[in-house]
Amino acid sequence: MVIFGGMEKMPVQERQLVVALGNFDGVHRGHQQLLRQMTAYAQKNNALAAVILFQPHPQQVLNPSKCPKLLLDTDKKIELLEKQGVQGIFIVPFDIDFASLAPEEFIDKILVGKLQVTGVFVGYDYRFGRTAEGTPELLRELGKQKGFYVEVVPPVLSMETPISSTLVRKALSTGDIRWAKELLGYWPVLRGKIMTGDQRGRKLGFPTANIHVSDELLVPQNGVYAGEALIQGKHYLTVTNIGVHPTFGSSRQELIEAHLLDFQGDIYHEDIEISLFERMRDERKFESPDLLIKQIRKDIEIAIKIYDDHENNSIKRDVQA
Ligand SMILES: Cc1cc2nc3c(=O)[nH]c(=O)nc-3n(C[C@H](O)[C@H](O)[C@H](O)COP(=O)(O)O)c2cc1C
Ligand SMILES: Nc1ncnc2c1ncn2[C@@H]1O[C@H](COP(=O)(O)OP(=O)(O)OP(=O)(O)O)[C@@H](O)[C@H]1O
Repeated sequence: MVIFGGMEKMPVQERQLVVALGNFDGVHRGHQQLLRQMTAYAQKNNALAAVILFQPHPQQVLNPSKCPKLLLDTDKKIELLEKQGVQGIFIVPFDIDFASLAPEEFIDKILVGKLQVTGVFVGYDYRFGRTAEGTPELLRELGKQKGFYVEVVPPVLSMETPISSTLVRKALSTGDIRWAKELLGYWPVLRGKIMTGDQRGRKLGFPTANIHVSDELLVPQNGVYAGEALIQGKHYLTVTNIGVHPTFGSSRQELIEAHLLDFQGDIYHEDIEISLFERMRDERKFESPDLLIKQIRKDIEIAIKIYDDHENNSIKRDVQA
């Protein structure tokens, strides 16, 4: 994978360049179809298959109060794009000047002038340029004029509705992990750093890793989740509570706490990635810590069952490897 910090000319100009345009937040099944078509075309034409990402998210510049919480941080997005066969990424700083380019200017100055693209792939609903005036049809027309290939990918549907990042956000915000998985094609992930907590979990008999997730990222609906954590390259079956632990007087801020099964050790300040498999229940206020402890034991039993049902879970894979 080659990452280009901006729109500089390609270092190896003899290689043709094919690009896919969009935000690709989530790298969901719609994105994956678009990328499959793009990488197949690039391979056939011995071209570099690349994606142009705008940073920060355009809505953060144009309409900060309406900017959605993101599904993925940039590192994870790059990892998933690479898995789809993307070979290069142009990370383009997005600012007001860039946003004021007319669609024709974006094509002339950037796609043709700087990048000399030979192919451009977009989805059916892609909009670009000043006030989102540019449409796939305009791109097609200008492609013919300027001599680059354009492919517009029809919508990938789930239950007759086009899959979109917005729909994945809705699924996660309502705690519907199975729906999110169906849209994404992989189990939704929560990523962050482990911070110190009140150390109360240890006293309850269930030490928890307190996870700090960037403010930019979407956190699924409060509740108790079954999943698996990836930490220091190893997987652990995990029960995660997202909430304010009302049993101990609600905290002002929402906390994400994960109890890793079969794990002991100091993991403060480590990076953690949790794949969520199912939302098991709401967070509740218990009459006593003992009742909470009983409930967490039950949560773990249910999580083990859910985990065992995953034919190909990562712990089984690790053992076989
Ligand atoms: C699987 C799991 C389920 C939990 N469910 C609840 C709950 O329903 N209500 C609640 O008040 N706290 C719940 N907690 C949060 C515990 O109260 C919390 O982990 C404990 O207070 C430790 O906090 P600390 O890490 O800040 O020390 C849950 C924690 C885990 C790991
Ligand atoms: N379901 C889909 N089927 C085919 N192409 C899609 C689908 N969803 C998005 N695309 C295309 O993938 C590219 C990147 O999508 P982008 O991230 O801009 O949109 P999105 O997933 O619809 O997100 P949002 O919900 O934020 O609009 C765009 O060219 C877009 O048209």
